[in-house]
Amino acid sequence: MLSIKNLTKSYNGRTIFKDLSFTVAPGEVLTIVGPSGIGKTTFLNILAGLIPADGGSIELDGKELTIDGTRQGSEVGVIFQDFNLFPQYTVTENITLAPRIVAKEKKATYTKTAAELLADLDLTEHQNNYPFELSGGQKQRVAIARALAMKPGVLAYDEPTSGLDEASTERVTSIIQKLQSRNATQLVVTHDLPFAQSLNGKVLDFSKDVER
Ligand SMILES: Nc1ncnc2c1ncn2[C@@H]1O[C@H](COP(=O)(O)OP(=O)(O)OP(=O)(O)O)[C@@H](O)[C@H]1O
Repeated sequence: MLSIKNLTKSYNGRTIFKDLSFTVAPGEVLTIVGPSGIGKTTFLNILAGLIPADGGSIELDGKELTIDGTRQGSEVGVIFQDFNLFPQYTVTENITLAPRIVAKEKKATYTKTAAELLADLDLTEHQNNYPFELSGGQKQRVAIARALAMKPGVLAYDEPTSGLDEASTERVTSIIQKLQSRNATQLVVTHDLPFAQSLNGKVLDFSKDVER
């Protein structure tokens, strides 16, 4: 269970959100919507541990995660809009880098996990390709596989359908639904209302449900 309590953030004295509180249970997908500039990415960056919040707390499965913007752990897996893949590494290397270097897994372990993720996300035939050789939808799936390789407690997607065609969007929807059926805890930030509706989960509208 992800539990956000009274999270507050301002930039230069301007409050972006105040007392933001909600929970996301395993197997649940929370969709976060709202117009550009409302604070969705700011929230994701705080959740990812990349920037500090001013107050409040983030708890995952009863464990408090730091909100000072210096978190090193792999509790939260974020799939960024531009994917942030390492251009100099192949698909397999992108997926195995953090398990190898950060989690210090044994070769047999990370190799097996990567093979399973590649098969699961239909990427096996691209395992030796570099990011520049992939389509947007394929890069998106590599970013999801790379996040999943660290076995995060929460997966958060920033605008996962931006730049994707209809078929790739449907594919992202079915991946999110597959992970949902395996009890993942997922958050999806999106502008894409038909996509948000297709996810069929709770919706948090930053323009209505959030104090500032
Ligand atoms: N580092 C920063 N310093 C000052 N203001 C910032 C900073 N980062 C973001 N902002 C402001 O905070 C507000 C929220 O930005 P944020 O990027 O979180 O919005 P968003 O809802 O994700 O928008 P979009 O959908 O366009 O990505 C915006 O007004 C933005 O200009």
